[in-house]
Amino acid sequence: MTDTPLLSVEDLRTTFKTDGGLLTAVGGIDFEVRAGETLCIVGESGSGKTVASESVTKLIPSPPGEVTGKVAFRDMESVRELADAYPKAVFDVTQAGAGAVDDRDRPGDDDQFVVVERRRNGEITRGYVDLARAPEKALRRIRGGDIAHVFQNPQDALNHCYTVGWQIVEAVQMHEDVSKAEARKRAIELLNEVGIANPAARLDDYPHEFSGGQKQRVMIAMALVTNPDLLIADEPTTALDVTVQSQILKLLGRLQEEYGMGILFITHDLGVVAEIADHVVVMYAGKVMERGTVYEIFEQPSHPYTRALLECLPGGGRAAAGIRGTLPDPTDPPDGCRFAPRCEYAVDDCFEGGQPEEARLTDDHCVSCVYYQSGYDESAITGDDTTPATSGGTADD
Ligand SMILES: Nc1ncnc2c1ncn2[C@@H]1O[C@H](COP(=O)(O)OP(=O)(O)OP(=O)(O)O)[C@@H](O)[C@H]1O
Ligand code: NI
Repeated sequence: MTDTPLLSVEDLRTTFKTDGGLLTAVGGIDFEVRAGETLCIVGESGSGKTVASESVTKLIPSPPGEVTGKVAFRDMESVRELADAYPKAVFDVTQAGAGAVDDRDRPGDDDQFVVVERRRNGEITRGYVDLARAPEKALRRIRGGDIAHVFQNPQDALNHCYTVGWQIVEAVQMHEDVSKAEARKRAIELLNEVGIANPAARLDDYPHEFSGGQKQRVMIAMALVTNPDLLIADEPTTALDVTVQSQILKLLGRLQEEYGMGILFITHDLGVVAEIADHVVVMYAGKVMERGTVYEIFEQPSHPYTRALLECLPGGGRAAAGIRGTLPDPTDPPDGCRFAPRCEYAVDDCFEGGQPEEARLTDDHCVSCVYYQSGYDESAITGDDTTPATSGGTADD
């Protein structure tokens, strides 16, 4: 099973206790990130993208937040390291005779968050860390190591009182047991790698002496310090002008090729999605509306919400007007499809019975919309008379 994703998230649900009641920011979603590939989560402001991405490593303040579900991170270095550090938290499927490690159900006790398969000699061959169950201390190791985050606003993440060099050197020394001089050398290499000109001289500059794009490059350099397997980037280019944005996206693409990392990329901008995504999850009001490869999402958009988002792109016909209406109140979401109240195709069935089960259009392409279930005709939405191949008829499952 070389095809196992680096990260697979199942039924991720994140709620917040608020004065207005229980707010469901992420309402039970699934997604996967493969090594060396980029998954984009796209959707309007407030749809839960940031909360979803921060729930992966539980960067959610708790209380008032609560994260549930399964977040399987399959980086073997992390699995081995945490199995060593937390022997009591290891669930060994081989010993328990519980079958293969990829079984969907969650074996073990609640506090067993490292699931492994071993050879007879004890060597761990496969496994995962369930980040949703891992204690904060273990999560801190993961966050500072094999999973790195890059945020929208480098101002918030960089300390303006220290030089950029000091901050990178500090990060290097936290991760590796090296001398100051070696850490400085590594900092220069990293700045060079992310395209900062004359890096040796820039090391002694303070963050305010860097432009917005350069600051984001510095943040990416800091994320690379630990040589992460997964990079989580939340709108890292939104604050930048288009040319700089495009340079940063290219940089991420190049670094991904070089380091083979998986990238979880959050954006509200389909233009950005087109530039960097391999796979796309379209999210709305805490639920997944549609998922597919970047080609499928752009060439065969199937959910009315995806189609509306695409029409909002420049030249898409809806650019100025946007999608009518606003997101539902996350403390009191609609009963059926989350998008139904704003959907021009909505029928009675769309307003009851929860978010529709995902119908599978191809191996990768799934859509959560009543029109793709049996008894409905999706050509009302896609405008094609030729019914697209609904392989395996999973809409009826
Ligand atoms: N700490 C918190 N406490 C209460 N509610 C929160 C908290 N953090 C986020 N939310 C709520 O969760 C919902 C999803 O927010 P989130 O920031 O994930 O949206 P988003 O898709 O990232 O939007 P944007 O594109 O504007 O960044 C919103 O209704 C938001 O108000
Ligand atoms: Ni956000």
